[in-house]
Amino acid sequence: MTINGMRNYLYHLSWFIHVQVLILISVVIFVSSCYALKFGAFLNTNPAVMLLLYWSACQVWLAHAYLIVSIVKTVKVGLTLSYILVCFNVLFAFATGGVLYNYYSQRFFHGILNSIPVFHFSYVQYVVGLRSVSDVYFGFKDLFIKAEGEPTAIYVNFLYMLLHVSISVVVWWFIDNVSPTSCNGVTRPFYFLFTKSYWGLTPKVNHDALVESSQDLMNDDSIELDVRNEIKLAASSPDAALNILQLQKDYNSLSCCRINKVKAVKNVSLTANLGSCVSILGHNGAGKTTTISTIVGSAKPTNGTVMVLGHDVRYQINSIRRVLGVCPQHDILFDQLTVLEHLNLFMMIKGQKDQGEIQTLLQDVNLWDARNKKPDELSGGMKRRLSLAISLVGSPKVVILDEPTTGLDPKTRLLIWNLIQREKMNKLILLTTHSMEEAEKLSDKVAIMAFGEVKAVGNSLHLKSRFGNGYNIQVTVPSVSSDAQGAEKLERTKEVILSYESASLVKSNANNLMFNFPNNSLDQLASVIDSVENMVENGVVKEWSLSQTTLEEVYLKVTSKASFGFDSDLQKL
Ligand SMILES: Nc1ncnc2c1ncn2[C@@H]1O[C@H](COP(=O)(O)OP(=O)(O)OP(=O)(O)O)[C@@H](O)[C@H]1O
Repeated sequence: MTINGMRNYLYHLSWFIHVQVLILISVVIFVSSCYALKFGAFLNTNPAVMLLLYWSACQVWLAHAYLIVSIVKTVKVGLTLSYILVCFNVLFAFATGGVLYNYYSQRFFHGILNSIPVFHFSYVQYVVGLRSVSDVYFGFKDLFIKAEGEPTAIYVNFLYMLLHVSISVVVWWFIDNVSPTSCNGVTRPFYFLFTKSYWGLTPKVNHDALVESSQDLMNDDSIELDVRNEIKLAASSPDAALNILQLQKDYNSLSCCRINKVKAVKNVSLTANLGSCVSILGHNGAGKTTTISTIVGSAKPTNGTVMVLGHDVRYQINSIRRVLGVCPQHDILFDQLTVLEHLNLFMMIKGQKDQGEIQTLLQDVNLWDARNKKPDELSGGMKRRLSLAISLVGSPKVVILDEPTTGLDPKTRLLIWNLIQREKMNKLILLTTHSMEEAEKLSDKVAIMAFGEVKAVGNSLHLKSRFGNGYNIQVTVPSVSSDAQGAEKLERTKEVILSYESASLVKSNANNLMFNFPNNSLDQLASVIDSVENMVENGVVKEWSLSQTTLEEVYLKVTSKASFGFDSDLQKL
């Protein structure tokens, strides 16, 4: 939600209000029922005291529940532990109130009991009940009067409850900042309070200095020419819809009790304009998701700059999120909301209200008929389509799709491809994918990443001509009754085609032969085709086809070249 534009404080505020309303209703119903059922402990006590007591106890339990949810990884485990905690608190209160009451007056135990969050509810409950059953009315002002035999006035216990809530909130806030699953999407070091960046004091990255230092890379012959040109482009167009210049992202990873720094992304430069689609291809762990994480603000760049429509992700992430739509790699949906409610929610987050747009979007992703279904009633493909629709809500200028069609059937994939092709008219669409077909069909620019670096960049035709092996001619000779005749036709075909100097036989399989002609032999192709056609007329060849190198072949070539020296590439700083 944060990366799709939800402000963090609004998220927590909405939850806080929601939970407080639920608590208030539950406490009023519970306390009223106790009065209605004439429970002894309640009858001689001012209702406001009982309401305050149960409301305060709920705040302590709520703060603990928040704390638990921030520590554990899944909502289910968090909820289960929170319920167990509340049950434990209630049982503790009723089981120990009388026992601990006597110890509380003793100096030694007083401090210890004060530090136990669940004690105060149990103590106040017992004191109030004790007075009530002794026919002594407990009014609101009695909260502030220290009774004989009690160490302090009761309001002190309420203050302790407030203190425990505050401590839990501070611990929760700390964990939320340092945890990898933090709500604000950025994991900070445990000493984050002492870092300049936390207080917004990070010195601004000097774009001019970065451009100057890029000169070395631009002149580095070991880097692919197109990649160097891309660096040049990134250095000269900071106002492009997406401008990544010399991005570097290091992660700390713990292994064998020592911290290693892993360079997930190294010197990545990439630019893209509105009205285009850029694909990032790469093997598992190539750095695609990390690159995207820095663009959406869920990972901070270690070095380099990332600008979206002229805004720097380091300092203007909120402005960026207003123009950004994100479809994450894994669907993040709310169990309680229907398809339609999801889109309404994200429409509100984007500050828009156009119901017509929601209907069009749901029709575009073929989910209109399922608009009233909740996520657990949707198939994997339907969830993926819903995530895609969410990323397009509010017509964001820049849309980031992390493997949008993974797990979709061919028909649905085609539907999504058509949608992306329509949407890219006035937007920038950046997608990561493992499907070469997808990249080829949708992209105006393809960046191939390997081991954290961009190894090749350009449109697919350019990449094919630069890295491809040229053209393949596949020839099939007719099936004949005698083996000798078949072998003769195969030999004749080989002889004719291999008479061209640049031709090479790449595959021979039963009646099929495949020959390759490199890019620099394009001028011979017309003559080769004439020769093959002649063989068809003479019955030597049955049929033939011509194909260019595929993007997959280019990808394999670029990434296998990059994997040479694999060990050195998995650098530890
Ligand atoms: N939070 C993290 N802590 C430590 N290392 C990480 C973290 N996230 C990613 N990495 C490492 O950074 C590298 C790049 O990972 P990333 O997820 O960006 O790859 P990817 O190209 O998106 O892979 P995939 O196709 O599998 O999604 C990997 O070596 C990964 O182990």
